[in-house]
Amino acid sequence: MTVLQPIVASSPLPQRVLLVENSRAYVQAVAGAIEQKLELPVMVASTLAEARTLLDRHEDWFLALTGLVLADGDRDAVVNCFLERGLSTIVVTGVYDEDLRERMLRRRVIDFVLKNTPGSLDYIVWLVKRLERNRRISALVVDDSPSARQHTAGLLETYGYRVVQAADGDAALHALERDPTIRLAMIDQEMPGMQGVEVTRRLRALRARDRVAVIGVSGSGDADLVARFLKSGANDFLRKPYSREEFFCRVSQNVDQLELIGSLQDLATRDFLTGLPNRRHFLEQAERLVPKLRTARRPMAMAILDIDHFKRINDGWGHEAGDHALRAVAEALSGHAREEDEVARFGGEEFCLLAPDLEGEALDQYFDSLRQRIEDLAVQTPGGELRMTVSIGVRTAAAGDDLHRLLAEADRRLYLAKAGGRNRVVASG
Ligand SMILES: Nc1nc2c(ncn2[C@@H]2O[C@H](COP(=O)(O)OP(=O)(O)OP(=O)(O)O)[C@@H](O)[C@H]2O)c(=O)[nH]1
Repeated sequence: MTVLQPIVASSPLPQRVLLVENSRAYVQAVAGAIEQKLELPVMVASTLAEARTLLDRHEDWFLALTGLVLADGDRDAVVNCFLERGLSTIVVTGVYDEDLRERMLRRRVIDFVLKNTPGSLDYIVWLVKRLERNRRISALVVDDSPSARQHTAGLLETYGYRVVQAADGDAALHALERDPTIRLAMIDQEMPGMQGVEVTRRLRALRARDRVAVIGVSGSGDADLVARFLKSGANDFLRKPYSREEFFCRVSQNVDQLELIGSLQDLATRDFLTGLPNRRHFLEQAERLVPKLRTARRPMAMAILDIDHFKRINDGWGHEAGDHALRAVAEALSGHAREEDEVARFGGEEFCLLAPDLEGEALDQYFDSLRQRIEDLAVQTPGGELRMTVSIGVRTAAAGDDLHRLLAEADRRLYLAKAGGRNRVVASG
C-alpha cells in the first residue's frame, strides 16, 4: 500500500504542557489556544510550588511555558526549576530585559517571548506546534569538525529534532539511504574529500525537494558559495557564525515549507473524508503497477467494492452516519490490505483494491474475508449501532488485460454481485 501517512514514532510521545502563569486572563487565552488549536492537554500552575507538585504527579511532560515573576520565586529560580528537570522551556513574560533574555537563551531556554505584543499568542501556538512536530523529524548534521557538529546537533536537539550525525559526505549519503525519517540536512561546505556542495548534489539524486530540506552552512567569505549551494539543490544557506535565533528561524521555515508541500500533496492525492488515496492517485499508481506486474508475470486482481443499499443508510440514519460508515469501511479496507496492495476510495460509496500475487483459493479467501470483515463491523452512531454489507466484483488479470479492462470487468462483476443478491463476492463469470 502506498504510504502517505506522516512518519509516526513507535512509542507515544509525551503531550502534556505546563503553563506557569498568575494572570488568569492570560492563562485562559494561552491554554485555550493550545488546547483548541493543537489538541494538547494543558495543566496550569500559578506558583512554583504548584508547578513542582504537578511535575511530580504526572510523567508525560512535553513542555513548560512559564512567566518569570511568581509569588514564590522569580527569574533564574523559576527557569532552573524546569531546566533542572530537563524539561523544554519557553519563557513568556512581560519583563523586557535584554541581558536577562540573552542569559536565558544561553541556558537553553527555547525562546523568550514577550507577552502582550501583537501576534505573540499566534507565535506561541506556532512555536508549540513546531516543537511538537519536530519530535518526529530526524535532522542530519554533516560536518567534519566534531565540535561544530556537536554545536549544531545540540541546537537542533534543543528544538526537539532527533539528530543523526555524519563526519563526511559518504557517511551522510549512507545515513540518508538508511533512515527515511531524515527530513532536514545541515551540510557544511568545508570538509576534506567531498565538499558540502557536492554532498548536496548527490543527496538530491537520492531525495527530492519534497522529501528533504537542505541547508548549506559555511564560514567562508566566498561570494559565489550561496549560489553554488542553491544551484546544487539546497533550499537555504546559513553563514557562520549565526545567532541561535537565525538558526531556528531558517530551520523552522524550511521544515514548515516541507510540511506545506506534504499537505498540498495530501490534498491532491488523498480522499478528504476517509484519508484513503483518491481515485486519481490510485489510477496513477495502477498505471505504473499493472504493466510492471504483467512484465514480471505476476498474477494480480482488481476489485471494486460497493456498500449495499448505501442510499438507505443515508436516508434512514442521516448523512453523518453515512460518513461514519464510509470511514469504517475505509478503515477495514486499509486494515485488510497487505503492504503490496493499492487501495482507494473510488468515489461515493465505492472503493477499489489492486492486489498482486493472489490466485485461486487464496484469492477467494482474501476477498471473502474482506466482505466478512465489513459485515462484522458495528459502527457506533448517535442513532445506535449501524451495520452494513458490501458487494465485491473481482477481475483476475488475463493475458492482454490493461488497467482499463481490469476495471471494466471488475465493475461488471460488481453489477453481477448486486444483481445476485448483494453481500457477496463475484470473481468469475
Ligand atoms: N454520507 C455520504 N453519502 C454519500 C457520499 N457520497 C455519495 N453518497 C451517497 O451514496 C448513495 C449511493 O446510492 P446508490 O448509488 O443509489 O446505490 P445504493 O443505495 O448504495 O444501492 P446499491 O449500490 O444498489 O446497493 C447516494 O445516496 C449518495 O448521496 C458521501 O461522501 N457521504
